[in-house]
Amino acid sequence: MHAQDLAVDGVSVELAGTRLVHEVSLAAAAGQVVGLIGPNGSGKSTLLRCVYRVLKPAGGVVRLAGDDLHALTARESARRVAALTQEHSAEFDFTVAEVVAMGRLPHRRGFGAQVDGDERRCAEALRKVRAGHLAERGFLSLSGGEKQRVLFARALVQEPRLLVLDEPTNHLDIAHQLEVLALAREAGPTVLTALHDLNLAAGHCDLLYVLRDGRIVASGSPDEVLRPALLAEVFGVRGTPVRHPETGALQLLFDRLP
Ligand SMILES: Nc1ncnc2c1ncn2[C@@H]1O[C@H](COP(=O)(O)OP(=O)(O)OP(=O)(O)O)[C@@H](O)[C@H]1O
Repeated sequence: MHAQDLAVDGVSVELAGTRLVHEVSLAAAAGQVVGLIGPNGSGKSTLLRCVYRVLKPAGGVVRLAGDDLHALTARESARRVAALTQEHSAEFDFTVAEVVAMGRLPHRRGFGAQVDGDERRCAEALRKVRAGHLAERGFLSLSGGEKQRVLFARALVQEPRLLVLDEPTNHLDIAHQLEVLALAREAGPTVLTALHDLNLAAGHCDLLYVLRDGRIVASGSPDEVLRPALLAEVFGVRGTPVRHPETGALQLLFDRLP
């Protein structure tokens, strides 16, 4: 078993005087892919925004390899944590190649000095997300799914220790949905990802945490967590677990509750 790498310890998050996340604790070992699931409005994005430092915890601490993430400088944290989020700033008037190259900035020494191999890393990441052909396009001219893939490439070239993904499959067609989490795992960082698609969560996560009303209500392996009783209680659906006929992997069939 790996040592614990990410430790969210009793974290509460408040916005405009309202507590949205209540004393959440979760842990991920180095290189594990950990999924955060829960219905709309359960606090997934709010918790992730706290982990990638857009929000400060009102209580508790987020540690990565023992260090309090909120005590690091912005540069130190950008060297260790990359995030793919739903909040793309609208003013990305850059080419795709330039947007990906931004992921290397935290690793540069001094003004503008490129680290050896930066260009190669960026080209390789674009190829991995099958966006090599888009390198010279303006970022703003891309489709939703193309943007998402380019921003994922930028997160990969950051070579973070922790990769935080908020609905990384948003906008992606089925092939790219299946690919993005596999690429995240292959890249090797510890991954914390919010997911709506419970079959993707079942297929790609080592460990799942279930949020409801800002609190963790269940955690464990996908097989332990994705049981009919929990699916009915937390998600309000009838979920029938079946096995993939070839791989034996867990798949869920969904119906409305009777
Ligand atoms: N700035 C804010 N002020 C007050 N409440 C907020 C604010 N931002 C989010 N919320 C509320 O906090 C709750 C949690 O929102 P959050 O976006 O974290 O949920 P989520 O689990 O990511 O949801 P979804 O699955 O719909 O993306 C929601 O009820 C939301 O309306």
